[in-house]
Amino acid sequence: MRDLAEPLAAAPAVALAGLRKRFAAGGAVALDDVSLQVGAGEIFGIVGRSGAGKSTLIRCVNLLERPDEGQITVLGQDLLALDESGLRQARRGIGMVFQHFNLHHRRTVAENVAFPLEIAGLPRADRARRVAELLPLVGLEAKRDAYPAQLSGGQKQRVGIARALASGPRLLLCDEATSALDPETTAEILALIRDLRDRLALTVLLITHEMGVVRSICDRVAVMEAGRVVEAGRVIDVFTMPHTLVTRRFVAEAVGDAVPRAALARLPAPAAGLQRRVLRVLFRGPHATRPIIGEVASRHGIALNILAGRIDAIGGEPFGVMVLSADATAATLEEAIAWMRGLGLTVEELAA
Ligand SMILES: Nc1ncnc2c1ncn2[C@@H]1O[C@H](COP(=O)(O)OP(=O)(O)OP(=O)(O)O)[C@@H](O)[C@H]1O
Repeated sequence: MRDLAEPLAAAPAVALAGLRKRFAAGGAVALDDVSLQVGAGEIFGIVGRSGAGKSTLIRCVNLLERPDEGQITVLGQDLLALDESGLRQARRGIGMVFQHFNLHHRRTVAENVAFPLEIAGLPRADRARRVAELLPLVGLEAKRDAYPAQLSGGQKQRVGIARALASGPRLLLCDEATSALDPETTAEILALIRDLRDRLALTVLLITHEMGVVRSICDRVAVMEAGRVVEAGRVIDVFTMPHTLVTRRFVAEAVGDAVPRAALARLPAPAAGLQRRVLRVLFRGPHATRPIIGEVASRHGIALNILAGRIDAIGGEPFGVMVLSADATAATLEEAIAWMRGLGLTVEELAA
């Protein structure tokens, strides 16, 4: 598997080793030997379908869930070795943001944000001072006395984020933090999380079932299936060279896997004896600007048409998706596909 052993740029903020968890004897295995490391300052995504084990995994990172086996080191501390008071202390270094915000409906924004500080026994004046620092960070100064019912979903999540930051954590866990939000609000909340990571030097570990979330803010990603990490690496690598079927499906969802039927219908039929295939090509870096299409056409004598294309960037690196129709003999098509794969491009055939 790709790079779980790749050295981190920074000391790990989270190191998980050999985590196993089964909820009931004979029941499904929620975590099956999961090991991963999250570098300090990284935004690390865990993506997987429902039931893959993401929630169980993230809940192990603050011991809301205890694994049956394995080691959990967070910010240098072995969490499983701590007693109750040590764990309470360690948890102050770990904030958590939830999908459904989990706000107290009878408390104002300021009271919700202050809640963990109240539990921790901080005096009222100190709580007020801290809330006054936190609300501007999430852009909610004007809403300090509002109740959750008076807020939009995005504003509620801002309250959830401010509350998660109340104790000054260095690690932020986000459990499907944008899954209840519309796309525009999702983009705003993701931008806020990235901004907070930069300004507060946070490490962020998030779980999501949307590869779009991973693409927009994560530095690295791990893909989970049936309790295991099946693939992990830098987001650009995982997007452009997905190794497993489950990852390919996630990438396809994020980049779009629909065949552009209208564009296809406008093409004349392939010449006699030739096949037509629809290919999706993912490319990056130097390839993004290299005239691959022209090269494939001239080297292999294939009639190529671009049906759709988009160039984007992931972590500042150009990343593109192209959907091509290719007319040639079966043997020529295989050769051309092999040649493009040899260049490091990901080429997949879509059902025409
Ligand atoms: N408290 C629990 N009791 C029994 N089984 C559980 C419990 N929590 C999770 N599971 C099981 O563990 C497996 C992993 O679930 P988990 O919630 O971690 O997955 P997930 O990837 O987060 O899915 P989702 O996105 O639906 O929350 C599933 O088979 C689930 O049914």
